[in-house]
Amino acid sequence: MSVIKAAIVGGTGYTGVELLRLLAGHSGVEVSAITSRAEAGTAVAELFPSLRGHYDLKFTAPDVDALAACDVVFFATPHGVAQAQVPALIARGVRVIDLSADFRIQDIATWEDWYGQPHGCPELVPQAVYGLPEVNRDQIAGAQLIACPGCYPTSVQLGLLPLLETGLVESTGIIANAASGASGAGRQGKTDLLFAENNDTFRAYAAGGHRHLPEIEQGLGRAAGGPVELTFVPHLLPMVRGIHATLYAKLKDSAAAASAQEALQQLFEQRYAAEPFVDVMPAGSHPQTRSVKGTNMCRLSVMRPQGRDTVVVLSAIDNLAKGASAQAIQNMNIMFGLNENQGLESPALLP
Ligand SMILES: NC(=O)C1=CN([C@@H]2O[C@H](COP(=O)(O)OP(=O)(O)OC[C@H]3O[C@@H](n4cnc5c(N)ncnc54)[C@H](OP(=O)(O)O)[C@@H]3O)[C@@H](O)[C@H]2O)C=CC1
Ligand SMILES: CC(=O)N[C@@H](CCC(=O)OP(=O)(O)O)C(=O)O
Repeated sequence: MSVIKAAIVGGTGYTGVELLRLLAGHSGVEVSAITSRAEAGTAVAELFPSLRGHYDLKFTAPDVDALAACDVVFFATPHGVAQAQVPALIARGVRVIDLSADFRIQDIATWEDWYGQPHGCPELVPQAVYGLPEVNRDQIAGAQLIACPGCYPTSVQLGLLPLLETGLVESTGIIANAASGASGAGRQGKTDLLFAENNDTFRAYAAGGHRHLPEIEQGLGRAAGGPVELTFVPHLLPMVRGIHATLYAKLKDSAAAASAQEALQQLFEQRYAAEPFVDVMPAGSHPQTRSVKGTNMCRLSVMRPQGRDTVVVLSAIDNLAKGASAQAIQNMNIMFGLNENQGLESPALLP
């Protein structure tokens, strides 16, 4: 296939610059338009010296004709933006990969409730495919509009899918404690993300309700074949990248005898045996965020402490990579019939 022409709307944010970094190493794609209203006219390499020598592009204001000249448009914008701009692109046959939450939740009233605004484009929601390749690979291949999963939802769903798909655990009382680096909040100036506010401290936030809850429950409910009830508490870590989720689910009485540690390990290994970007680590492992930094990998570990009836799953991803931009590229590779791993094979940055 000839080189894919890609555009990025929202190129000055963290997921936008992560798309640029990863696509610089992808021989099948040429980024031909990158937008920013605030930085229109500025060279990409001037704003991001890390990209000097890789891009000879300037930021431009979003323009539907320029975007429609591309094969695929990534939206790396706050929620509400893609809803307004995607319909014109879909009508012109362009493929769209939205990293925001605009098309993730199928129930419009639920979306409006959690996002606190009317949905700008409910008519396209039914055709949007939720871009979690480990669940929806076949639908992604034929999709015109991809709703990339959120960062926390990626880490939580990948950790719990094997347990819910097989009906081993109760579908209520599941707990997800997850902690994210500050890049998860984007590149906008916010007081609580100042170095002096966020360094050398640790705290939960949105414990009373975070907008990723309905997205996670939607995905887990599909896996379980019925409603799933989860308690989700996010935390903010004084680091830049990475999400670590600790997940707790209670074995059903009927499943407890058949779910020894070895059987759980085998279940996870079999579920993800063919998945290039999910690594089930050896029993007893404790995955670290640094082992996935900059990569599309999710590393998982499953255990049954003291042989009791609570299964604990540990899940580590990079919020900007498997949690956003690298997963978006994985989706693009699938949509365009490329090798799914293309541009995503570098190991993590360490230390
Ligand atoms: N950060 C993360 O770890 C993750 C983020 N996401 C989601 O990805 C999206 C982008 O996140 P992130 O990169 O962190 O965000 P940032 O806040 O860092 O960047 C937002 C980008 O969008 C552009 N933008 C803002 N408003 C508009 C608008 N009305 N029209 C066009 N462009 C606009 C901004 O440029 P300008 O204003 O100059 O046009 C900027 O380039 C969000 O929806 C976020 O929730 C998903 C998973 C993980
Ligand atoms: C640390 C931090 O603030 N994280 C963000 C993650 C949100 C995100 O990026 O996800 P969406 O794409 O669903 O908006 C938050 O909790 O709001």
